[in-house]
Amino acid sequence: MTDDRDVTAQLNARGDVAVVVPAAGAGVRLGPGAPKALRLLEGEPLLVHAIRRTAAAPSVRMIVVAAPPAEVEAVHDLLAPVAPVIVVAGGAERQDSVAAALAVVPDDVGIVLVHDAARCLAPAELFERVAAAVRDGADAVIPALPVVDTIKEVAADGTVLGTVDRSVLRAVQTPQGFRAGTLRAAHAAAADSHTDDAGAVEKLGRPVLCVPGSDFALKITRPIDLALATHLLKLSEPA
Ligand SMILES: Nc1ccn([C@@H]2O[C@H](COP(=O)(O)OP(=O)(O)OP(=O)(O)O)[C@@H](O)[C@H]2O)c(=O)n1
Ligand SMILES: C[C@](O)(CO)[C@H](O)COP(=O)(O)O
Repeated sequence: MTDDRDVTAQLNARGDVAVVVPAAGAGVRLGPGAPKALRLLEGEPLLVHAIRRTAAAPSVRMIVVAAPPAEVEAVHDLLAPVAPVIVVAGGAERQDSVAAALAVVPDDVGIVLVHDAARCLAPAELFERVAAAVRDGADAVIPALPVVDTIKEVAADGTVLGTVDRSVLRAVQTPQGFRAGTLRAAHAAAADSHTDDAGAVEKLGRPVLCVPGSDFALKITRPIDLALATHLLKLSEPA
């Protein structure tokens, strides 16, 4: 296996960004099969699509993937022809996987992006937009889209309690970008589970900034998302 220190030097020495890619999830909502990041979209694993786009972002100096523990070697071999990456074993929860990958990011990398393998069609330009906002001074940056449906608050028995003002709501994506020290502090302080890394930063009381998200950054969660992604892939720029 290649020495990881050589691998980090190969991607883009001028880049100032490390991207941490949690890819260790089972994909329970997708139904029975391989771990989600290894399932195929038009003949290639989701993780390959994701890493190809991540590596195409000029700011990215290094990529760390958190793989299912049993698949670390296989993921390393799978990604070797795509881009130089470090592969670590992920954990039981998404935040454990992010923490494991963050632990190997060197201290001299100032900006860290966290990107779900499941958002495998997020374009390189989205990485650049998020990284630029961190470079411009934000501590934490998230790509987000307006909510398009009417949103109701509903009781456990199905009774509608009210209609929420959707103009103040956003659907949040990845890659999410952080000053490296902010992300490390948020993870160190996180006592409860959080579904996204910005949530941990919010709990520190630090501001989080939204930038426009991308329809291509949809998260593959259910089988219908794979069908949607198959069509989006045909519309997306080759990475
Ligand atoms: N223990 C975990 C759980 C999730 N993830 C990653 O976090 C991202 C977002 O998670 P999600 O889409 O919810 O994936 P799963 O947890 O695999 O989905 P499910 O809840 O349906 O099992 C995915 O790239 C997934 O691989 C991870 O690295 N480690
Ligand atoms: C990080 C995330 O993709 C932002 O939308 C999302 O929170 C992951 O949540 P999930 O419940 O693990 O799918």
